[in-house]
Amino acid sequence: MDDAVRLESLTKTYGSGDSAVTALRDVHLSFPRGTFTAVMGPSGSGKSTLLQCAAALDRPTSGRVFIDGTDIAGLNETALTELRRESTGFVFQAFNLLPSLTAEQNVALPMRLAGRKPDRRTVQRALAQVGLEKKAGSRPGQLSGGQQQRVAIARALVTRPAVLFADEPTGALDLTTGRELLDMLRKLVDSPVDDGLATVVMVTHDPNVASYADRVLFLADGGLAGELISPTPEAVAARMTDLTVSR
Ligand SMILES: Nc1ncnc2c1ncn2[C@@H]1O[C@H](COP(=O)(O)OP(=O)(O)OP(=O)(O)O)[C@@H](O)[C@H]1O
Repeated sequence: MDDAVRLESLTKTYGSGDSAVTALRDVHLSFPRGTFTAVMGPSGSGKSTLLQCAAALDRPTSGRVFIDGTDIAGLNETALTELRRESTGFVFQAFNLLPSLTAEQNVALPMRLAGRKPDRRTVQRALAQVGLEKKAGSRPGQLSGGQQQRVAIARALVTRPAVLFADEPTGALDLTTGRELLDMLRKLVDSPVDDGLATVVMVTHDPNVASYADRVLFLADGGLAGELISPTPEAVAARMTDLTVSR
C-alpha cells in the first residue's frame, strides 16, 4: 500500500445532543508515502482534529483510519499505543522536551517508553538526520529554539515512523530559523536516509510555511475545501482569503 495514512469517510463529533459539535464530516483523504502535505483552514475548521485522528491520538466517531496499512478500528488500546509509538511521530509548536535530559536522552525517550534499551547508534543517527550529532550531550536550556525543535524532530524520527505529524512546528521560531527547519523537513522527505522518514503532514496558518509542502489541503467547516499542488505563498494566501470571505 502506497499511503502512509488513509482516511475514509472520517467524521468526528465532540459531545452529544444539543451541545454536539461536528468537527470533521465525511473526509476522504490519503497521505501517500514520500510526500509533504500542509493542512490549512480558518480557525475551527477541523485541522487539529484531523491531525489527532490521523495520528491515532483520538478515535473517529465514524469512518476508518489506516496508518501504515493498519485499520486502527481493529486495535485495542495497547495495540493502538504501540502503533502510535512505532509508526507515527508528532512535533508540536512548543518543543515539549524534558529540560533535565540531554538531547540524546530526549531522543531516546520513545525507546525507553516502549520498554527497550535505547540503542545508541539509532539515537545518534536520528540526531545526525537533523544536523545535531555534536549536541548530543546538551540540555534544552543550552540549545537555541531551532535546535530544540530539531531535537524534538529527532525524537519523533527515532522509531523510523511511517509519518511525521507537525502542528505549527515553526510557530515559536523566528523567520530565518523557521525557514531552516522547513528546509530540513523538505530534505527529510526528498532524500530520506536509507529507509528513513519520507512522509510529513503539517498544520499551519502561514502561507509561506505551507509553500514548502508538495500539496496544501484546505479545510472549511469540517470538510475538504480543495487543494493546491506545488503551492506558492501567493496562491495559498489567495485561497485562504477566499475561504475566509466565503464563510
Ligand atoms: N475537545 C473538544 N470538545 C468539543 N469541541 C471541540 C473539541 N476540540 C475541538 N472542538 C471543536 O471542533 C471544531 C474544530 O476544532 P479544531 O481544533 O479541530 O479546529 P482548528 O482548525 O484546528 O482550529 P484552530 O486553527 O483555531 O486551532 C471547533 O468548532 C472546535 O470548537
